[in-house]
This record gives sequence, C-alpha cells and structure tokens, in this order.
Amino acid sequence: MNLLKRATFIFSERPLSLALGSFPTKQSSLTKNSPPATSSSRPRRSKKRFANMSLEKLMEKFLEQSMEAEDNFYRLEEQRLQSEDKRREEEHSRELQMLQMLGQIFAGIRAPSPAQQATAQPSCIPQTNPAVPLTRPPFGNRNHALTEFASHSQPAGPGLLMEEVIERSFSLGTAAVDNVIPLVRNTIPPLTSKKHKGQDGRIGIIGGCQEYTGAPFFAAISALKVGADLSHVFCTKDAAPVIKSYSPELIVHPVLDSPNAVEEIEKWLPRLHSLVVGPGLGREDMLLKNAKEIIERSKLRGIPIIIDADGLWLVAKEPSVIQGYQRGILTPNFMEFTRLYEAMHHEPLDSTDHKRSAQQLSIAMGHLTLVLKGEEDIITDGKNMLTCSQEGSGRRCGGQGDLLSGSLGVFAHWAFSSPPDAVKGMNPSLVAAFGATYLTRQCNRQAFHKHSRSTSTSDMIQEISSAFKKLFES
Ligand SMILES: NC(=O)C1=CN([C@@H]2O[C@H](COP(=O)(O)OP(=O)(O)OC[C@H]3O[C@@H](n4cnc5c(N)ncnc54)[C@H](OP(=O)(O)O)[C@@H]3O)[C@@H](O)[C@H]2O)[C@@H](O)CC1
Ligand SMILES: Nc1ncnc2c1ncn2[C@@H]1O[C@H](COP(=O)(O)OP(=O)(O)OP(=O)(O)O)[C@@H](O)[C@H]1O
Repeated sequence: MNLLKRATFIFSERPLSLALGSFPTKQSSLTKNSPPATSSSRPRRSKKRFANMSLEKLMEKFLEQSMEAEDNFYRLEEQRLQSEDKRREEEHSRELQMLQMLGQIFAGIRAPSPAQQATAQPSCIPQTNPAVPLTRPPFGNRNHALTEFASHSQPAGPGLLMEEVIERSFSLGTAAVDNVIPLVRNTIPPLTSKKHKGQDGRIGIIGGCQEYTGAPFFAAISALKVGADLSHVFCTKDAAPVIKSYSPELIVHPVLDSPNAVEEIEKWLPRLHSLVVGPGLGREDMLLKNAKEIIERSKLRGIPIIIDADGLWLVAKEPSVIQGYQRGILTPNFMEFTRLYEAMHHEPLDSTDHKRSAQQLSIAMGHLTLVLKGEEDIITDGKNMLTCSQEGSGRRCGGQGDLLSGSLGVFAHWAFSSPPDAVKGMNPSLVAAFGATYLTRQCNRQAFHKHSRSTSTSDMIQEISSAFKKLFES
C-alpha cells in the first residue's frame, strides 16, 4: 500500500508523459475485485499480463517506468542544454571573428610617440589571438615568494605603453575556454596516496562577527569542498560557536575581537597557504584594524590574499594596505567596485565600459588582480583580461560571492605553488580567478536546474563536487 501511495505521489508530482499507454488506469482495483477472466471475456494480452501480477509486482513495474520516464526527462534536458551550449559557442566564435577583424584594423594603427605614451589612456580593445605567447616573465614559484613579491610590488607608473595595456584577452568562447581551462587543470594537485593532510591547502578566512556568520561559513566550507585539506575561520568570540555549529569540519578560532587578535592569528600564518579577508567581517573599526594588520603580516610571508566584501570596504579606505601586492586578488561586486574606483580615482565611475574601468582600477592598485563580478565576470591585472560568462542563472541569492572567494583561496594556493610552466607564463592570479568564477557559475547553474527559484548558496555548495568534476576532471 505504501508502494501504491508512493507511485501515486510520483505521478501527481511529476506530470510527465509516461509510456503508460497500455497500462490500465485502475489496475489495482481490477486485480483485487474483478472475477477471474473467462475465455469469452479474456482481456487483451497486455492487460492479462498486468492482471496476473501481484500488486507489489505491479507497483514495482510502475516505479520502474516512472524512473525510466524521469531518466528520459533528464536525458532530454541534457540534450537541450548541450544544444544551448553549442548555440552560445557559435555566437562566441562569431564575436571572436569580429574582434579579430578589429584587431587587424588596430594593428594597422601606429604606436604612439614617447610623448603620447606618457599620457596615453589605457585601451580596452583586446587582441584576440590566443596563440600569441605572453611576454610577461613567469612568476609564481612559492619558494621565491618574497623576492618575487618585492619585484612585482611597484604601483603603475604615470603613463602606460600601448603594448602594455592589454596583451591578451580571452572570452569564454570555445577557443578561449580551450586555452584557459588547461592552465587551471595544470594547477590542480593530483590526489595521490603519497600526500599527508594539509598539503593540498590550509586556507584561512578572516571574517565572522555577531551579524554575519553565514558568509565566513560559506567561504570556508567552499574551500574545503573544492579540495583544501583544512579550513580555518578567524572570527569574533560570539560568532564562533554559531559557525562551529554549522559544521564540525571547520576549525574556528574565536579571536578576531580579542585584545591580542593579531598575535593570535599571526601564530597560524606560517601554516596557512592562503587567506580570504572579508566575508562577514563587518565594519567595526577594531575589526578592520585587526584585519589590516593581519594583511600586512601575511604580505611579508608572500601568502596569497583574496579580499572580498567588508575587506574591500577597508581597501577603499586604505588602498595602500594591498596596493601593488602581486599575490593580492580583489573580488568586488559592482557596488564594491564603484566604491573602490571612486576612492582611487576621485571621480564618479563611468559605468558604460566595465572592462575599461576594471583595467584602470587594477592599474591604479599596482596591477593587482581584480575580479569584477556581474553578468559577465571581468578578470584583469591591468595587462591581461579574461572574461567568464559561463551560464549561471537569474538567481542572485546572497552568499554566492562567499563561495567564489573561498574557492579562490584554494585555486590561488594551487596556482601560486605550481611550477611556472603549469600556467604557461600567465599571472597565476588570473588563472586562479578564472577557475573560481567558472566553478561558481557552474554551481549556480546546476543548483538552479534542481531548485529553480528556491536555489540558495547551500544548494550551490552541494554542487561543487560535480561541477568541479565536470569542468576540470572530465
Ligand atoms: N548569510 C550571510 O551571512 C551573508 C553575509 N554577507 C555579508 O554581508 C556583509 C555586507 O555585504 P553586502 O554585499 O551586503 O554590503 P554592501 O557592499 O554594502 O552592499 C550593500 C548594498 O549594495 C547594493 N548592491 C550589492 N550588490 C550590488 C550589485 N552587484 N549591483 C548594484 N548594487 C549592489 C545593494 O543595495 P540595494 O539594492 O539594496 O539598495 C546592497 O544591499 C559582508 O560582510 C558580506 O560578507 C553576504 O556575503 C551575504 C550572505
Ligand atoms: N547578473 C549576473 N548574472 C550571472 N551571474 C552573476 C550575476 N551577478 C553576479 N553573478 C555571479 O554571482 C557570483 C557572486 O557575485 P555577486 O555579485 O552576487 O557577489 P556578492 O554580492 O559579493 O555576493 P555575496 O552575497 O556573497 O556578498 C559571481 O560568480 C558572479 O559571476
């Protein structure tokens, strides 16, 4: 009987066009109440077949068919998505062709004279030939963290060489994906039995206060799900028990508002591979001051630092805290971006050209990598630009940015600890940022397919495993 109820439930919940044409609609009452069939009133073959089945068998059959129908539904859905992907890829390659034509036109324009160079404004017109090798020297070997940092930490000069402006641009068309994804894949450490706990990443999140406990949790658990071995949250005393209660998998330190917060956290820095500063940090002066000091001390150790949410509030107030640090990555949403831009440029943001503004801000910040999140994610270090427009969904629940920054903490560690040839000379921050945005959007897409309007960040986190496999391991 339970089985019957379940079958009825399945059919009423999912009005699918099932292959049940030969299935008598009131089969259960028929088998119970009908007299045995005589030769004169013999039902048709299929009916007899079902009539002779026990109720349980019948229901099993019923369930089998419903599952088949469900499989068919998902198969069709998958086909639909594939053809949508194909259409988008074709669109992208048309765009790419147009850009290549533009590139040729611009190649014909002479480079400016030195006098012009001194005042040249950065151009956002991308060169779209991904086959052109990068001219930037590779960097990123962890063992040389401090010397590399020193040599890359100068803010941009007053003028920009035309060639320096944008060496390459990728968009997420087929060709571009083919170029960037292998670089992300190259940085992903293989899962082998030769490693010990911690080697694939020990990530620290600075954030979590009385108001916001969800954000640091989302960031920390995302880091773990992407592949970090250990995920630490450094938060205020009252936020800690709450965050601990969400998950036993996180290591939670209730120190961020203690009188010796900086020293307490600094003890952990030698063991951390990357730091995410800001999710749920809040904007209290004392917390921002502590966060600032922790950033300063992490920089001295060459630790990759991702700054998000309230961490960006701090940067807007005191840009020098991260300016020029080549292992720093900023992940603003549009609001945070506007705040930062206006703080740096002392003029209102011209919001008609996001790419150009992102590039200008990155340059003003000393070629820091910037991820401007939005309908299309724009990733730039002022010289190179990647865009990620992987289809997500129209669902904009809070916390998606935390998933992104937590994942980026891991990708950044992997990218910076990979040998330079893994990223083929590209800035490891760009490769990491691309990996994290691509993954976040795919999680959003997958979660939305299952939960539509009800999609929440927790649903997206549940998709990390399969999204990661699909994008980087298949
Ligand atoms: N569960 C939790 O614990 C979560 C906690 N979180 C934590 O909250 C803290 C504050 O972060 P925040 O983003 O709300 O602050 P802030 O930058 O001042 O934005 C405020 C206003 O800006 C606007 N706005 C936002 N985006 C925009 C856009 N793309 N384009 C245009 N406008 C945009 C929008 O204004 P409105 O439209 O409402 O007028 C919005 O209300 C931070 O610690 C963060 O980590 C979150 O992570 C979520 C999950
Ligand atoms: N209009 C959009 N269309 C598709 N994806 C978007 C859109 N806006 C943002 N995203 C994606 O959502 C993710 C988070 O960006 P969002 O702008 O929501 O960050 P946030 O406001 O900092 O998040 P949080 O709520 O965690 O503070 C990014 O991966 C971004 O690509």
